[in-house]
Amino acid sequence: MRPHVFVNLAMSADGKLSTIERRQVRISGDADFRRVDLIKSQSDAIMVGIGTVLADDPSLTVKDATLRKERADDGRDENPVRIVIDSRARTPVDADILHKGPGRRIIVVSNSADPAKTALLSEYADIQVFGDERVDMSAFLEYLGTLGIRSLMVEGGGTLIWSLFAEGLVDELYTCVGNVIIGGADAPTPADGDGFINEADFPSLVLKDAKRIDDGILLCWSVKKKDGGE
Ligand SMILES: NC(=O)C1=CN([C@@H]2O[C@H](COP(=O)(O)OP(=O)(O)OC[C@H]3O[C@@H](n4cnc5c(N)ncnc54)[C@H](OP(=O)(O)O)[C@@H]3O)[C@@H](O)[C@H]2O)C=CC1
Ligand SMILES: Nc1nc(O)c(N)c(N[C@@H]2O[C@H](COP(=O)(O)O)[C@@H](O)[C@H]2O)n1
Repeated sequence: MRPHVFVNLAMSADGKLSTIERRQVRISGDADFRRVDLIKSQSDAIMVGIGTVLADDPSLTVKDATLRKERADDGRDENPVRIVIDSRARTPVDADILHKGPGRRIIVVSNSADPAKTALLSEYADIQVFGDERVDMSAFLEYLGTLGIRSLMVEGGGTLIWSLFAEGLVDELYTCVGNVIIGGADAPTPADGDGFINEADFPSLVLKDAKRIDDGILLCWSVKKKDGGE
């Protein structure tokens, strides 16, 4: 059984994840960063696409020492399992995610990855192969279930989030709408990729909560199953 999958993102008031240069920018405020750290610390694993690693070089560590200690006291690693979806093994060997903080890392490649690159990365992370060209997300999430991973936080970016929605693999969506305008027709958005064409294919969401956070708003959605359940 695949884990419970929830997406967390911060977007500008005009619906952008970043600038047209795909540069990391601060969209949410301190309270939201604390909330993100808390939900990260409660997750078994956290996942991003290679586009996010190349753009942001995130560490995806739990930042608050008390939260890390709570995990350790529960007999867990200080950080959730950190996962990069990276068909072609493009993760730089000096990426922060491979070096900052203790804990397990998984880089998921496809059969199209250069074996020499995966061999280099295998010094820093478990390498898993799913799919021929792109990573087969459905099969990989089933694999995570076999590892005992029950909750998976997805931190972006828009291409990976799109794929997960397109394959019906998202259970919840947390969107922090920040008080800035970024603009740019080509700037990343929460769900990029090919986009749905037919209304019947649009995933439907149920609004669970909406509350002010910093100078923005946090929207908590669950995703309706195609059979009508949540
Ligand atoms: N504001 C926020 O909350 C956040 C903002 N961001 C921003 O988002 C941007 C990065 O997003 P984006 O460029 O879309 O990159 P993503 O992080 O979504 O990574 C996408 C890449 O993952 C690889 N991939 C492999 N298999 C799959 C699959 N099955 N489905 C989808 N992708 C797959 C592909 O590259 P390949 O084929 O080479 O493997 C693809 O191009 C940056 O600007 C970053 O700053 C990111 C996270 C959060
Ligand atoms: N919640 C949130 N608010 C913003 O304003 C953001 N720009 C992001 N970006 C995400 O945070 C990641 C940074 O991770 P580390 O601090 O390096 O662990 C970054 O990659 C985006 O995923 N998030």
